[in-house]
Amino acid sequence: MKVAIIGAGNLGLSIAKGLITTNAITTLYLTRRNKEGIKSYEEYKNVFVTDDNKLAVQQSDIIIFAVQPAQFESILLDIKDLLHQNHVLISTITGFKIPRMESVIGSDHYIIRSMPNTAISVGKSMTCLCANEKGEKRIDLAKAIFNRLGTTISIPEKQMQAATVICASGIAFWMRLIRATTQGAIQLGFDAAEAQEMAMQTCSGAASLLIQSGSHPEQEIDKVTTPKGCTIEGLNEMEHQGLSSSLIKGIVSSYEKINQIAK
Ligand SMILES: NC(=O)C1=CN([C@@H]2O[C@H](COP(=O)(O)OP(=O)(O)OC[C@H]3O[C@@H](n4cnc5c(N)ncnc54)[C@H](OP(=O)(O)O)[C@@H]3O)[C@@H](O)[C@H]2O)C=CC1
Ligand SMILES: O=C(O)[C@@H]1CCC=N1
Repeated sequence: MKVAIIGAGNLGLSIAKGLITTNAITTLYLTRRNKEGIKSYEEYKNVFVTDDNKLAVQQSDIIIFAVQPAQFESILLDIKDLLHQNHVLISTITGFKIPRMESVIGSDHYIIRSMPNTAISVGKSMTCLCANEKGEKRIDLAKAIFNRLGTTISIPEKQMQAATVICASGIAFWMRLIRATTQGAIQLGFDAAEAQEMAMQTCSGAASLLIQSGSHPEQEIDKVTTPKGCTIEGLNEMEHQGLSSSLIKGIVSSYEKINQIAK
C-alpha cells in the first residue's frame, strides 16, 4: 500500500504509528507545514516526511486526510487536479460531510469517511466508516486497513457525528474514568504507578470480558455485587451522585457541540 497522511498531527501520527508497526505500508508519506516536527519518522523504512501535499498525493494510492476541519477545503482545492480515479480518499475530518467533499473535487472518486480514535496507534481503534456511491466499491479495502488497526463498523453517514462522540471523543471519556479510579486508589493507599496499573488493567479486563462473553454489562455486574456487599454499596453511591446520568449528559452535550461544528 502506498499511503499518504495529509496532516500528521495527533490523529495522523497515531494512524502512522499503527501502519508502521503493523508493516501495512509499501511507502508512507507524512505531511505537515512544519515538517521539522515529524522529521524523526524518516528513521522508519519507506517513510517520507514532507510539507508538499502535492508530492505526497502523486506518490500514493491511498490518501488519508487528518487536518483540522477549517484546513480541509483549501487542501482539497490544492490537490484536486492531481487526483486520479484510482486514488482512494479517506477523510477523518470531523463534521466534513461527503457531499461537501464532492462539491470540491467531484463525485467520481472513491471517497470514504472514517472516524477512528487515537488507540489506532496501538492497533485498538474502534473505527466507523461510510462512503460515497463510488467509494462503496473500496469500503472493503478501508475495512481491511482499519481492521489491522482495531475494529471497524460501517454506518450511514448521518450517524457519523454520533459515532465521533462515542468512539473518537469516547476514548477521552474512558481515560477520565481511569484517572478518577486512579485517584481513588491513591486515596486508598496505593502509589500513583500501582494505582494507574490497577485502574487500566481492570478497565481493560471489563471491556475484554464483555467483548468475549457477549454479555450485557448488568449480567456481569450481578456476578460481582455480593448482597449487602461493598460493590453494590459503592455502585449505588456513584449512581446517587449521578454517574450514569453525568456520562449520558456529557455524551449528549458533546453531540450538540459536534452538530454546531458541522453546520
Ligand atoms: N485527535 C483525535 O483524537 C481525533 C481527531 N479527528 C479529526 O482529525 C483531524 C485532525 O485532528 P488532530 O490530529 O487532533 O489535529 P492536529 O491539529 O493535531 O493535526 C492536524 C495537523 O495538520 C497539519 N496541517 C495543517 N495544515 C496543513 C496543510 N496545509 N498541509 C499539511 N498538513 C497541515 C498540522 O501541522 P502544521 O500546522 O505543521 O501544518 C497538524 O499537524 C480533525 O479534523 C479532527 O476533527 C477525528 C477523530 C479523532
Ligand atoms: O474534540 C474534537 O472535536 C475532535 C473530534 C473527535 C476527537 N477530537
